[in-house]
This record gives sequence, structure tokens and C-alpha cells, in this order.
Amino acid sequence: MVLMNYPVPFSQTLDVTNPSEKFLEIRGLVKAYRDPQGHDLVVLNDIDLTVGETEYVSIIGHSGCGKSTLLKLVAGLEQPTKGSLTLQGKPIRKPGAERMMVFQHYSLLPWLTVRENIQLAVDEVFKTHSLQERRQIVEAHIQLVHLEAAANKYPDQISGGMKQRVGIARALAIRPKLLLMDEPFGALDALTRRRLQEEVLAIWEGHRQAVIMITHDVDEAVYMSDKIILMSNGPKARIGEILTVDLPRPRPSRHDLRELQNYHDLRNHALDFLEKSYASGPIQTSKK
Ligand SMILES: Nc1ncnc2c1ncn2[C@@H]1O[C@H](COP(=O)(O)OP(=O)(O)OP(=O)(O)O)[C@@H](O)[C@H]1O
Repeated sequence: MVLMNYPVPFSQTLDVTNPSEKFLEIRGLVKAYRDPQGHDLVVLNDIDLTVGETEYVSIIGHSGCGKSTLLKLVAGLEQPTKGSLTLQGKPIRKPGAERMMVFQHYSLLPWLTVRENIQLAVDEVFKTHSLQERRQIVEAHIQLVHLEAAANKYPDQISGGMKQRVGIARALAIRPKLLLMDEPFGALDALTRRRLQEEVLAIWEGHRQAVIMITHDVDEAVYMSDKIILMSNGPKARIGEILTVDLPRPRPSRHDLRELQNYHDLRNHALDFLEKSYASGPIQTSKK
């Protein structure tokens, strides 16, 4: 699936020597939160990570290890306690339209229709574009996620899968260089989840960009990603391992994928890692 006749000039000129390697760089990252008693809880400790400009990266780890915190730091919604995060060589200090987040629980504005939810984001980011250009972007993205029939409906009139499609269309419409997805398929039933995974992957194949996706689902991570980040348990979570997913792109059907030994090796490796870390470490389950 390719975005045709897209009216927005989409320049990703990089000011670094090796763009694919140095698109997003996280160095020596530490994040601590202060608890109500005034003690620091070190959630993430000494994280080093590089994401290429067209790389699809998944993060897996047990509940409470700091996956969402890491994503929020990349989004600029949280500040690091120590260390640095840079995008194309520039420090990440605050949220920006080049880094868009898709949340598990949709976060649509209930008083706006599907079209208006997407339009709002497009109007905000592409202020200098003509009304016609902005409308074209909105319609192109409604089509991209197959929501034409629901465009005039309100969020409470559509299913969870459709709501998540709107969230994804809204994020993609403003052409982020880096798409951040926090368990984007987590709230969906198994069938909808599979369909949406396939759609997102097809969109990504048509226009590759950097993606960081949090998931609890090892199969989803292997199916979708180039790289899987396996996090150790918190507190003081670190990157335990980084798996390179050496499977063909575009991905074969799930049936054909299951025929590949490599697929099983990766899957088992990730599951073993999670089982071992479950057995070995404290797991944080409480939030805030
Ligand atoms: N704003 C905050 N203030 C204090 N502590 C926080 C804050 N946000 C997160 N935490 C704590 O940081 C730790 C990591 O939380 P985070 O939500 O990043 O984990 P997670 O791996 O995404 O969890 P899950 O898989 O359950 O969504 C938890 O112990 C959580 O309670």
C-alpha cells in the first residue's frame, strides 16, 4: 500500500553521517521518579539504544519494567534524569510533530467525528497548507485505514478496532519521522488484532519510517519488527538483549512464516528470556 499523490513535501534530509544508524540515539539514559516519601525510584538504568530511520523496533518486557516510560522519554513527554536522547543529532526536549504517539486506549476526542479527529491534528501541524491540501491529506488517510464508511461517525459509534485505526491514521497523517506505539493492538480481540497488524505492516512497507512499538506479544514482535528490545525487570531495568529479526520483507503469510526455523528460534529465544527474567527478578506491578 503506497500513499499516492501525497501533497505534503516530505523531506527527511539527515544531518548525520550514517543516517540509518544514527536516526534516534539514546545514550546512558537513566530515569528516576520520586515517590511520595521523597525517595527516588530508578526505573530505567543506563539505556543505550539506536534506531535507524526506517527501522521497525519492538520493546518487550514484563509489566512495570519501564517500557512506557522509555517511549514517553522519546516522545518528549518525560525528561531524562541522566543521559541523552537525540533525533537526527538534535536533543529531544519536548514533544514534537516529528514523533507521534499511538496509545492503547485510542485517545480520540469523543465530540469529534472520525474525520474531524484526524482533521484537527492535520490542521494543527500543516498550518501553512491550503484547506484543500489539508482535506486531501485527511481523506487519503481515512482511505489508508479503510474508514470511509465511518468517517462521519463519532468514536462511541465505532468498534475498538476502528477507533485504533483512527488513532493510527491520525498519527500517520502528520507524517511523523518516528511513530511511537504503546501496545497499539493490546485492547483488541484476536482477529481484529491480526488484521490491524497486517494493515499497519502494509502501510509501513509502502512508506518506511522509524517505528517503536511496545507489545506484550512475542509473536506480534517477531512478525512486525526488524529488531526486538528485550528489557530486564525493573526497578533499574536495562536492555537485556537486542534480537535482530532476520526474516524476509515483505513478510510472508503467517502460515509460511511458521514454516521458517528462524521464526521459531527467535520466538523461543524471546520467550525464554521473558521466562528467565520472570523467575529471576522483582517485577513492578503498581503504577504511580
Ligand atoms: N509519573 C510517574 N511517577 C512515579 N512513578 C511512575 C510514573 N510513571 C511510571 N512510574 C513507575 O515507573 C515504573 C515503570 O512504569 P511503566 O509504565 O513505564 O512500565 P511498563 O513497562 O510500561 O508497564 P506495563 O507493561 O504494565 O504498561 C512503574 O513502577 C511505575 O509505577
